[in-house]
Amino acid sequence: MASSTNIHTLPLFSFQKDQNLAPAQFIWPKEDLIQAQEELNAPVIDLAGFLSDDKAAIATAAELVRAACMDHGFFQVTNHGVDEAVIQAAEDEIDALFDLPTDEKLRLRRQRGSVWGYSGAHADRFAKNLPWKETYSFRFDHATGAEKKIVVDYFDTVLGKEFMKTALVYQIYCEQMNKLAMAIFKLLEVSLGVDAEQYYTKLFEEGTSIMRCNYYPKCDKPELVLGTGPHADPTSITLLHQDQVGGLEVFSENKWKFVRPCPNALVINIGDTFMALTNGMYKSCVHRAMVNSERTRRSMVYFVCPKEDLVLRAPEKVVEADGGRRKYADFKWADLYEFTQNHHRVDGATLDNFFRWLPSSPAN
Ligand SMILES: C=C1C[C@]23C[C@H]1CC[C@H]2[C@]1(C)CCC[C@@](C)(C(=O)O)[C@H]1[C@@H]3C(=O)O
Ligand SMILES: O=C(O)CCC(=O)C(=O)O
Ligand SMILES: [Fe+2]
Repeated sequence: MASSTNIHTLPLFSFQKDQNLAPAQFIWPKEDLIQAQEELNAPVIDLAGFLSDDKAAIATAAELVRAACMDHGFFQVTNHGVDEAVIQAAEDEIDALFDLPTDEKLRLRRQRGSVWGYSGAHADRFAKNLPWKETYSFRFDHATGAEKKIVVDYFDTVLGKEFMKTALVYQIYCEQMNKLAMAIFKLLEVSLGVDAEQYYTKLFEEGTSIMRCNYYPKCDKPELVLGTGPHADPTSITLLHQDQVGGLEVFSENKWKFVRPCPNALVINIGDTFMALTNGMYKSCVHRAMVNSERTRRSMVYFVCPKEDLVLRAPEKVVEADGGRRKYADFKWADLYEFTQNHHRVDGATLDNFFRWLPSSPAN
């Protein structure tokens, strides 16, 4: 029990004092704190051949992706086309956001019902099992984000001109993430045999992605807290850059397994929306982020979302290949997003709960 632990050694977050958060709110149940003992087999796929349209390389990459997605939904990519200098510059800019004074962070905090802006441990949303992290999220519209310089415009409007360098770095980062995301959809289409009709590309080319910077301060009692609790991403695919500290873990084969940081690799994982779009063939796996007592950990997560008002359903060809029984009702991303922000704390059972809630939602 928290009371028996000397939790007052938990260092206070910069904002914690201002929001008089008791450290006990950060203590997670024992069953969520079981340590990982082995590494996840997340294949590292070299995309060079795929991106240069080499037929043999495309087939090899598609096979590796298919096997990983049918198993635990995680794989890593190298030679992915995102400049390493851009990734490093974006990682270096994270602290510009989290070194802001508390009153400025709270001016930028997310509003109820949306992900956009700053959040400190989600202390405004949840009463317990608070994540040991601060986050900052902003949007990137796939079709217009580049020409409209949407990230530069956002930072200029919300944070001010002194953030122009940060804005330019994340504008370029999001543009390159967007390009990679569309390439990943093509690879997924090949792996599922629906590349001719560009089935998935058409759902996402006018979508919006959530760009999120995660800042995980070090913690004196890392064995008691979680940087991000166990969850499956409700979105479609996630493109993650983690720094070299380590902490990402996936629940696979009934145990926690760590994803070793791999320099020059980005981690890609399947989310709930894409799992439903494959009739459950590709897995959206529960994962979490651990913290440590030595170093702050930083990650950048690009959550890809479809055009919010499109009706989402697995392609007939995939349902047939999966035995012919359609396992998910049709839905729209707008409704699943609304569910995660106003009706359900994202965890390992979001999608099941969503389909139980959907018929009652005013949208239906
Ligand atoms: C639609 C979303 C909800 C979350 C942000 C995006 C995609 C990932 C989700 C999240 C990060 C999963 C872990 C729990 C969560 C509450 C968080 O730690 O931020 C989730 C986000 C959210 O609900 O705001
Ligand atoms: O920071 C990480 O490594 C993972 C974070 C995550 O899973 C998320 O933000 O959805
Ligand atoms: Fe996640």
